[in-house]
Amino acid sequence: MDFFSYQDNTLFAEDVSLAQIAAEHGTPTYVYSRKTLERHWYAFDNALSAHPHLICFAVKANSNIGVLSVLAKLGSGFDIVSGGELARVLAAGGDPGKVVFSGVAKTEDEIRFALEQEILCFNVESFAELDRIQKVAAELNVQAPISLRINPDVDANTHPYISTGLKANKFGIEHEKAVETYQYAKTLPNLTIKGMDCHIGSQLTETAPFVDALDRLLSLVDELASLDIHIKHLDVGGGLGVTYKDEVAPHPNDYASAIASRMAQRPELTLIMEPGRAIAANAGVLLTKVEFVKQNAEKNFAIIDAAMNDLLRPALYSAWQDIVPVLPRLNTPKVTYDVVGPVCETGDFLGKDRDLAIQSDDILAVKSAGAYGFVMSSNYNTRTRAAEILVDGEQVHVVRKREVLADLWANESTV
Ligand SMILES: Cc1ncc(COP(=O)(O)O)c(C=O)c1O
Ligand SMILES: N[C@@H](CCCC[NH3+])C(=O)O
Repeated sequence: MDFFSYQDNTLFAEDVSLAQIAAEHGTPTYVYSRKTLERHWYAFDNALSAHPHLICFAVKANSNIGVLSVLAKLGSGFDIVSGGELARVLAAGGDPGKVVFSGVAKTEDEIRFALEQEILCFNVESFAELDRIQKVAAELNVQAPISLRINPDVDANTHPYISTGLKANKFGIEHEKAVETYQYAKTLPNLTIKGMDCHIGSQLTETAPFVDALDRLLSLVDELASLDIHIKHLDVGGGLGVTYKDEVAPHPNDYASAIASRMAQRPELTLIMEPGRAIAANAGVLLTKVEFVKQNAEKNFAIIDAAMNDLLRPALYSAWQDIVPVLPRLNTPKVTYDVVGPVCETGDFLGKDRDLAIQSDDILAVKSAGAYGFVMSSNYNTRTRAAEILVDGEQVHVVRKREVLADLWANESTV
């Protein structure tokens, strides 16, 4: 069941009309569905129920505290990449004991903060980072739980900007250097080796690359065991793709089952997953108003009040996201539009060549915007960032107010 669906020719989020949300709260506004977030999280959790596991939502995909609090209440863990994300998880009521900390360059301050909060594990990406964590842990006189992020060198077949598991990418520790890095970690007195992890890329639409990466990791786990280094959890990262247009991504059930079946003979190895997009993308839309329609000799433009600063994915990756009217005009002929924002860049489009029956003041919904949407927004062109709303049945929660213009320069000064 889709919780964003038309009822009486009006697009709804759960039991609330998006036309009503636009009228009461203005645009541009992100709208999330609590039921969708929960259903997607449970799809992963249920599929792994036969195996010890932890689902760590990738906070980078959507770090709104309201969204994180929904997942925290389900018992979710979290994958973070900064001290800021850890602070958000704590503010949302998340359990730091279920937090894994990824990222290629954690600062000393971030490591200290995470150690003080007693997070589950640091996913370490280099020799130098092992030394840095050792130094901070020694200063605090604690043991730091660590896992090494192994770069398995598998091709994830995704957009080159979001492929992370190849030798050419900056991420992780080379597969060939994994054993010596673990041996080195074992010599550091304030580190406790807990796990092994990988993350091979994002928006993957096949299961095979995940399984290939897992197989490479499992053979490493066995090799390490023979050297008396015992891995307690295996973290396969995130990356499961979603349907934006016509991609056919595996259902989380099928994907998680494929991974879990490889682990069936290893009940001692806890499985961790870090899905972001698969949980959040189709749990959100971006509501926007048509300001003007404009025509030149070559094109029709629908100029909307959302722009690349609100949703960067089309400009950055040429990503395609569906754009639909909230109140479809049934008797108006469709025209082919480029759907563009008010920002002064030719790359400022949210959709190209879209067939729409629209007029000024109509409200549109850009779909699949719950992941890598608001989190990648900016104040470019001194635009205030969108409001964020979470719908829960008939309830509407404003989980982030629209920014106030004067706040944008509150920390600046004249000279
Ligand atoms: C280390 C790590 N874990 C998890 C994720 C989440 O990925 P996705 O949103 O594709 O599931 C990412 C982003 O690609 C990541 O870099
Ligand atoms: N921001 C990207 C995904 C990057 C994933 C983070 N490692 C997107 O919108 O698709």
